[in-house]
Order: sequence, then structure tokens, then C-alpha cells
Amino acid sequence: MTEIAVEVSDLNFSWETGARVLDSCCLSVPKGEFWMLLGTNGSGKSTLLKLLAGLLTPKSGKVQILHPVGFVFQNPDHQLVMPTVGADVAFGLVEEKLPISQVRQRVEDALSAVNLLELQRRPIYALSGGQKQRVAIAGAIARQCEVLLLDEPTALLDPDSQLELVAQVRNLVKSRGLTALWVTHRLDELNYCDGAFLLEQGALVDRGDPERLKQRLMQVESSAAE
Ligand SMILES: Nc1ncnc2c1ncn2[C@@H]1O[C@H](COP(=O)(O)OP(=O)(O)OP(=O)(O)O)[C@@H](O)[C@H]1O
Repeated sequence: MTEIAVEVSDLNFSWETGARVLDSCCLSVPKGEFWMLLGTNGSGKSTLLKLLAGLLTPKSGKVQILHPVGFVFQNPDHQLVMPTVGADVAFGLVEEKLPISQVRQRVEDALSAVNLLELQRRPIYALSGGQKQRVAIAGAIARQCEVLLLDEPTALLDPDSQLELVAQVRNLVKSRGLTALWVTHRLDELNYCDGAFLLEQGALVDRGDPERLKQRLMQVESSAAE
């Protein structure tokens, strides 16, 4: 039987200020798969991801997710806090109180996984946007995260770094048995995923074949523009 890594049932959420943002959302992502979350601006994608990560609390409904969970923000400057690459990846391990040799091993393994081992001592400010996102992903790998939640991680990247990052996440998912849910507006990224969800005004209206969902989103966006 397929093991499920992320399961959401009948999830509802509204902000203090008023209107409902998520309306009876149900979704499940099989373990070891790479899924994407699509939807027009303001449809609730980031809110859904934050609920999955436990950064927000649902009004009602249920979230079940394999732990630990790693979150990658659109802007890496919002999550990288230490002065150098190696120190930032190690920082996420502080609470585990591991012996220094194990910390070193986890950091080196995680940086190798994202091809950044040789930049271990480099200051964060000297990295490109794509390298910063890879440091954020290395942080999640070092913490041995089962699930990666990525909120438009390529939005600030040029097309080459964009496709390099999405290919790398796909490789990590497949080589390490991780599960990833990736929010995107960039439809060329859909070529890399196993399946996708389409969110419209807070409701999950479609799921499955990425190519079909791509066509459907393009129709929604073109009719909204008319
Ligand atoms: N902190 C907040 N307080 C109140 N309303 C918010 C807050 N954050 C987002 N919203 C509103 O919630 C709705 C859903 O926002 P969300 O960011 O989840 O959408 P999204 O699909 O990720 O959008 P985008 O594609 O533009 O990033 C929007 O109407 C937004 O204005």
C-alpha cells in the first residue's frame, strides 16, 4: 500500500480580519513523490503551506504530515541567519544537542547533497540566489526532514538557476525518498513533478496530471484577464 506523507482533510482557515481563505481542502501526497501546488494570486497557496508546516493553526480540519518538516521560503534572506554556509546548516541542529563529530558529518552530507560542500566556509552574503536556496534545502536535509515544503523557491531566480534548483529537488526527492510540495507560478517547472494540485479561491478544484492542470490554469488566467 502507498504510504502517505502529507494528508489534509476538510481544512478550513480564515484570517482574524474576515473572509475564509481555505474552504474544505482535502489533499494527500504519497511518500517519495514531488508534487506542486498551483493557483492564481491570492488563491491561498502560501496559507495552505504554512498550515502544513504548523506555522498557522487551522480553524477546523486535520493535517497529518511526516516529521520533521523543512520549509523553504521564497526569499532565502528570510531564513538564513548565520554568517557562513556551514554555520547556517549547523544552526538547525542546535536543539538536537549532537556531538560535534555528528554535526560535522550531517552538515557535510547535506552540503554534498546540494553540491555546495566546497562553499562551506563562504559568507552567505557572497552567494547567488540559487546557492542561498540550496543552503536552505541543505538545512532541511541536515535535520533529516522527511517532507520539504517550498513556497515559490524560484520566484527570485533567473531561468537557469530556476531549472537547476527544481531538477536538484527532484533528484533529492528520488534519491533520498523525501516528499516535496512546491508552490509555483512558473509553469515550466511542472515538467519535473509527479503530480499537481490546483487551488482556486481557497478550494482545491483539481489534482493529478501536471500537463492537464497546466492547461486548466492557463485557461483560468486567460479568462481572468479578459
Ligand atoms: N497575514 C495575513 N493577514 C491577513 N490576510 C492575509 C495574510 N496573508 C495573506 N492574506 C490574504 O490571504 C489570501 C491568500 O493569500 P496567500 O498568500 O495564501 O495566497 P497565494 O495563493 O499564496 O498568493 P500569491 O500567489 O500571490 O503568493 C489573500 O487574500 C491574502 O491577501
